[in-house]
Amino acid sequence: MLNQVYRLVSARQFEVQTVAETVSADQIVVRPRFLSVCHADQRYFTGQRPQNVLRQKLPMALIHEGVGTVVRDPQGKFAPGTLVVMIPNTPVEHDPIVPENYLPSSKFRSSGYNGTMQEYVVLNRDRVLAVPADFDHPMSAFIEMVSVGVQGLTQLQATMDADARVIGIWGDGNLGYIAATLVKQLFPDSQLVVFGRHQSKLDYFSFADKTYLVDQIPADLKVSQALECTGGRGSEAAIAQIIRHIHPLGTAVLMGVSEEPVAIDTRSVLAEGLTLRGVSRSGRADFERAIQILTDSPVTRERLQNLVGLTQKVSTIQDIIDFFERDLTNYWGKAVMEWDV
Ligand SMILES: NC(=O)C1=CN([C@@H]2O[C@H](COP(=O)(O)OP(=O)(O)OC[C@H]3O[C@@H](n4cnc5c(N)ncnc54)[C@H](OP(=O)(O)O)[C@@H]3O)[C@@H](O)[C@H]2O)C=CC1
Ligand SMILES: O=C(CO)[C@H](O)[C@H](O)COP(=O)(O)O
Ligand SMILES: [Zn+2]
Repeated sequence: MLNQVYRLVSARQFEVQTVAETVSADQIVVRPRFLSVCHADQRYFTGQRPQNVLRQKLPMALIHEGVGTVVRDPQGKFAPGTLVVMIPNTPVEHDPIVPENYLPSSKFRSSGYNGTMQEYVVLNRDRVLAVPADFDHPMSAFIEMVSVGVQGLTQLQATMDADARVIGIWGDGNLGYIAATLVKQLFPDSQLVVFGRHQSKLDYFSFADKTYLVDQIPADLKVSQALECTGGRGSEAAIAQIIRHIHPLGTAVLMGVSEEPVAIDTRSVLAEGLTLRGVSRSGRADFERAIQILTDSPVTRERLQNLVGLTQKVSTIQDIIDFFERDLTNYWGKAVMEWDV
């Protein structure tokens, strides 16, 4: 089968590569339909990763969040036209202790391995899951990010002590919003408090019990457990505030990606017996749990539909470039491409 792969070759430059693909009985061919942009993709598009990383990873097709329709299943288990979510993490081994998304040997789409900006994506059979018919399609495009939120809260549940009175989220963007919707589902008896830098973004978190601008947090406010969803340069200040406002023995789940190392006040981490838990990416089990949560909770689906910030049909390389540029200036929500190349 001949396939067209849309690869980023250098900052803001894409090329089309025609490749011959073979499809084994254990694989499925998917035509991408709705693709959503992650911060990680923007760091490659704008050339923000270090030069040695760019040299090593490019050229590469971007995008690891998306849904598409099945074109061919050699085993006939998925009917042609079935909408499926594509799981970007592709493990090559099983470990009895380390989950697939923490195995250094795993391949991750749009991070050194071609993402879904292709005419067809050939995936291993266990890397696709059917999307229920009543799910909104642009919202379904970022189920991957929901699965990362699920992974974060699963790790929090596995690590935290018995105190679930107040869950604090630092970050008023996409990941913070997704984590907040999930906290409402998975910790229904907890108070949800969100900390952000923009009142106009915090206004979207109307379902939270309380929101604070980060320069207006009462000195005596305490959270039981915390999730850091900021990333970039904001991580350092967010982690410092978490350490200041979390109860002794609390767990902070760190999810924001920073290009530069950030300083952490380890003296306070030690003194208060805190746990800092890193969380990255997700695996099939997180996708299954995410789809189950969304299936069971129409209100969570509605809240996540409010996170669709920008949608546009793309048909040409110029459309793709324009779309990535629009996303950079988009204030609220996820940017979702209707993939029509
Ligand atoms: N661990 C993982 O697997 C994943 C990690 N990520 C990472 O998560 C991070 C966030 O992504 P996303 O939500 O899409 O990004 P957004 O830019 O949408 O959200 C981040 C928000 O946090 C705000 N912020 C910055 N500093 C602070 C602070 N100290 N306290 C509170 N809020 C702050 C930002 O404001 P401002 O814009 O003014 O700085 C912005 O509104 C990125 O680094 C991304 O790469 C994303 C997906 C998966
Ligand atoms: O977004 C993510 C998962 O959804 C991860 O943060 C992303 O995969 C990190 O990749 P990279 O190391 O290439 O920046
Ligand atoms: Zn991502």
